Amino acid sequence: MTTFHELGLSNELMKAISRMGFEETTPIQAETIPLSLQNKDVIGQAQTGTGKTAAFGIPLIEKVDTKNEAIQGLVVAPTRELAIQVSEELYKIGSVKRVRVLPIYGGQDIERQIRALKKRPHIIVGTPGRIIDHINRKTLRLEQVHTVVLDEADEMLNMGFVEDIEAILSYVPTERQTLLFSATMPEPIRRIAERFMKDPHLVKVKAKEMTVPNIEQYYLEIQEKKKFDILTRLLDIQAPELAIVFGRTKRRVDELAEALNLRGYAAEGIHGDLSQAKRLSVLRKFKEGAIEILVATDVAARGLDISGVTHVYNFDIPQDPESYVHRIGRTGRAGKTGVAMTFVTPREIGQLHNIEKTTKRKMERMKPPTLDEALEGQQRIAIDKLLSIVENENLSFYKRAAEELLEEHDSVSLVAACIKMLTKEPDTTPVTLTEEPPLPVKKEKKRVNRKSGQTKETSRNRQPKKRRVAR
Ligand SMILES: Nc1ncnc2c1ncn2[C@@H]1O[C@H](COP(=O)(O)OP(=O)(O)OP(=O)(O)O)[C@@H](O)[C@H]1O
Ligand SMILES: [Mg+2]
Repeated sequence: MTTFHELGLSNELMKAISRMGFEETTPIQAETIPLSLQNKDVIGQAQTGTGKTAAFGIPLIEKVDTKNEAIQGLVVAPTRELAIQVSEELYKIGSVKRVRVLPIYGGQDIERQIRALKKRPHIIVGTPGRIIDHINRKTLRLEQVHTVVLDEADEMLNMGFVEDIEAILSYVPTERQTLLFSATMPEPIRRIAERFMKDPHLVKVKAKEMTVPNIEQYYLEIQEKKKFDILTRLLDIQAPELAIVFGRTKRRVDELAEALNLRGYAAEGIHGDLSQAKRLSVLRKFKEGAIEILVATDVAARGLDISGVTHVYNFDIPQDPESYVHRIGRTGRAGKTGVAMTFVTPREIGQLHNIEKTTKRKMERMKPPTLDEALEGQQRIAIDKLLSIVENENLSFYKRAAEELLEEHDSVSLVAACIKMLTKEPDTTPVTLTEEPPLPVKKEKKRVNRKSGQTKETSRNRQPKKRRVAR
């Protein structure tokens, strides 16, 4: 194990890192931070939730010269939520050194961003479209950028951002350092690396499996029509603290969220068609625990770091192995444990094997729980609640009433009534879900060049593409 101290970081960085509660480096940090500090180009691949953000963030912040008021670091991320999250982590790392970090992303008032850009940030974290908009408006000057990070580089490639990234990089000095990070690095990424990087060091954290070992992985073979009832039974039995349910399309996400609410679960959906304000508010409510189930398209699969996500349910099997890795990686982060359940219809079994082949990890088969098992699960939760009240709360006010009740009724009936009251009996309110045919397996996509001067980054004014439209 390496300590941060051994990396020879400045006191300001050491202080910030210790405030963040980090004691030892994670393996990807131990390997890539020294290389980055020597200005080497790095391709970093390590499992989900293993600290890749700080792996590029620490050297990036270390290399910022706060006396220079120009933008020195540029981080590009595929989604708005991720841009915000990464900028928050960089802000923390740079808090003692007083490094100014600014997120810029589509869906936020551009005038406000322009005003913020005038306050001389040292580091910009943005989504490709919005970065280009600002370059075109001449509100973003990148001539002094010495470090560019492409977080989730392979996803940006899938989303067809290659040309955008190429355009952005053409505004950054060529003698820059380029860092590329993701949990998955499919083959085409090498072509990008050749195009954009100088002798990159490939750092792959040695791991037998592509997924972290602390996520228990199960699959359930079920027919499409039965999926929803099985999902609610699993929720009743497993009682996740926070859960993410991934669906195939936006419509599916909307319908699932509504159906879960009908059955009494606190769920909300998130996908690319919602306004930016709505997306952020749903995510905030989820982080605060005001909603316990986030229903999402793959837009929430990458990079999001929400502590307390104990379960991930793939209501629809992911389109490809990479998506599986990222989706289930929303749990089991920073050494915590997690559970991932994947629903597979009989004709999708081949896809399941394909995922297992890529991740080099077998999922355990689980039998769909019965209604009785769901009821037992709910009962167990009720009993746990009851016992926790018995053990932890002051009941003196209620004891008198209890004694009086016991004079007239037998104790078993009384306790049974309490358990019944606390048990959320399985709800079979009918719900309707539209069948969603599987999406085609994704391939690298070429984007048509963005016309200069285009101002909005939304899926609507991009080239229509099946996968983008579906998210
Ligand atoms: N050295 C460390 N010690 C303890 N916690 C850490 C350390 N480094 C990072 N973390 C925490 O681990 C969590 C996961 O980190 P991060 O989001 O960077 O993972 P990631 O590797 O980028 O995952 P993904 O592939 O899903 O994007 C974060 O909450 C982060 O603050
Ligand atoms: Mg990440």
